[in-house]
Amino acid sequence: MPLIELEAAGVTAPGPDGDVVILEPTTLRLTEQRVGLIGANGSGKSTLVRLVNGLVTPTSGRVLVDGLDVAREGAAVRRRVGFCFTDPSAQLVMPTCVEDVELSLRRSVRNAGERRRQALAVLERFGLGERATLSVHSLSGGQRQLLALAGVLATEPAILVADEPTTLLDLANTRRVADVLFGLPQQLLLVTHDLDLARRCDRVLVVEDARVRFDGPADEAVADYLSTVPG
Ligand SMILES: Nc1ncnc2c1ncn2[C@@H]1O[C@H](COP(=O)(O)OP(=O)(O)OP(=O)(O)O)[C@@H](O)[C@H]1O
Repeated sequence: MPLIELEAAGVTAPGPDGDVVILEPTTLRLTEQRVGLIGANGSGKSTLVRLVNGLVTPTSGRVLVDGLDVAREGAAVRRRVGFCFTDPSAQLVMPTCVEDVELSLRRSVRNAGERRRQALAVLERFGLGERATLSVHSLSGGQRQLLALAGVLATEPAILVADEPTTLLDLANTRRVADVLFGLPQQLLLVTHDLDLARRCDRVLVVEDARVRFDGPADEAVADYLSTVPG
């Protein structure tokens, strides 16, 4: 598995009364295949995973992916780290499904015919083969999330960061997307409010008030998180 390292990586942002701490300096070595992040809204989960592909830059410390410093070698890191957002509309920009996957492949596959062949193969793998030439807007929410995933995974990143990828989905689509995520050979960093999904991870971080309050096996992490929820 790839190695993700946070070395006292912290994030602050300017606020009206001075800097606000968004993530306390955090040190982690993530080598497990499936790492889950759970915790309350606004606790800092998205910020932590965004450090891994450079969407957020640490204001102190550093973040390394396979030894590459995210702040200094961003392009190389982003080739290794795919990112999947909660709302697939954020990353679907082309008119048709196949063109969207082709867009992801534009750098890695120069020949247009070969690019189309590979894009169609990826869509097939995600159960979207028959919709290849349809408009992205004709897809259901679940299909759109699968298409977004297909686009990210087409370039075969070593790590997939998925920030609440099932939050907008119904039960059937949650299962479909989860089956794809948990069937991947890649390392998965999964932010989720779905505790069933968290339980399927090899290691789970519980984030609270801008810091990791628990880090360990999934069942213990879920129990820890539940102990913090009133009622
Ligand atoms: N650039 C920024 N400037 C100021 N505040 C920020 C910035 N980025 C994030 N925050 C704040 O930091 C906190 C942590 O945000 P973050 O998105 O990491 O939380 P989260 O745990 O992913 O939440 P959710 O479960 O709601 O998605 C939130 O209160 C958020 O509003």
